[in-house]
Amino acid sequence: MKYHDSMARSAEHLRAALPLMTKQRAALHPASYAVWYEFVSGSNPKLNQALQIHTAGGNTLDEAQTWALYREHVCDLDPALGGKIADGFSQVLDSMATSAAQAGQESARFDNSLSAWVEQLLSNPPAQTQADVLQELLSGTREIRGALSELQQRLDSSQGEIHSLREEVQRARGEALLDALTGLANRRAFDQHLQQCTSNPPGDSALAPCLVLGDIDFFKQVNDSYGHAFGDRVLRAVAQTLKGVAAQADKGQETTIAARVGGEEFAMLLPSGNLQQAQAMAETMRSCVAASRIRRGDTEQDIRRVTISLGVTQLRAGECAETFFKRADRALYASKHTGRNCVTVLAAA
Ligand SMILES: Nc1nc2c(ncn2[C@@H]2O[C@H](COP(=O)(O)OP(=O)(O)OP(=O)(O)O)[C@@H](O)[C@H]2O)c(=O)[nH]1
Repeated sequence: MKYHDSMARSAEHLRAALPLMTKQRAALHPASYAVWYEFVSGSNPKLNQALQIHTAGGNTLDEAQTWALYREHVCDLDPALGGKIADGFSQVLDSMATSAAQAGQESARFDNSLSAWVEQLLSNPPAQTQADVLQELLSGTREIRGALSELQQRLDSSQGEIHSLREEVQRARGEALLDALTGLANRRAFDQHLQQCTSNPPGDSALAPCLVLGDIDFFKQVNDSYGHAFGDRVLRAVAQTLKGVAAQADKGQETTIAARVGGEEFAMLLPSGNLQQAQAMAETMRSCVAASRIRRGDTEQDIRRVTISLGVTQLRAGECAETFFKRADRALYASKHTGRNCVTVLAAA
């Protein structure tokens, strides 16, 4: 996110953000400031929507949620660029370390030559003065050698640091594409996969990508009746079911992308499948969710049932990601209108 606000406007946003942060008992660190600054500035509608959901009913935003919002909606870390920078650093250090090692070898060679030279001169007394000078040169060279070996050690430890930095960037790259609540791919990751598979579909249109969209039925009632925290538990349970169904259909190949694409909306993207297979997955998903029982407390009476409506479609030849997604959404809403807890298929042709 780039900030183009004037000083006066930024100060105004900050004045508006601070009382909210205090009320929320928000941690005082730059990521937290950025989240709340963008919230009050109204410049990031997706962030505002997500933040309002998290804080609905007087809930406060915890540290993990703040970081998740920051990563998903504020931070502009381009994962490819982050990786490139880390790799670049590492290459530079590798080459510097090699150069330093070479310089160390050179200096050792030079040191050896000088030693031999001094020995020769010392065996010849009239050359005593020259030998003194050479002795000095020798000790100077040894100092250089010491300094170089220190440099080498420092470079070695920097290489270790760069290595952990690279791992950190890789971890951040992974997290930036995950939904913090459910651990599924998030909307950003899903959009990337959708773009990828629609821009490069297989030649055989019968094997074109298929999309299943699902939306939990009457989820607002779940939140309203049992609270947001229980709603979150339901979302996690549905996500687990989705993961299981995708893994089973894939036979462990992990080709199906299971994602949370909105508040209570989920997706399964089959990069290359067929419509019958996608429909069967949607049906399994529907029946597994309907059969599941989510406990509110420790007792058997405290159980809540949820259902999910689903829409399925397949990519048409030459179609863009947006139109493909919209058709799956239409199929999903057809399921909502026909009574929910069902699957609607909108074929490509
Ligand atoms: N607990 C929780 N609730 C969320 C989250 N994201 C969105 N919601 C809630 O999901 C609910 C969605 O409600 P609606 O869009 O009205 O849909 P619905 O009640 O499921 O009704 P239908 O979709 O028509 O069956 C809203 O109450 C949101 O606050 C979240 O991360 N956690």
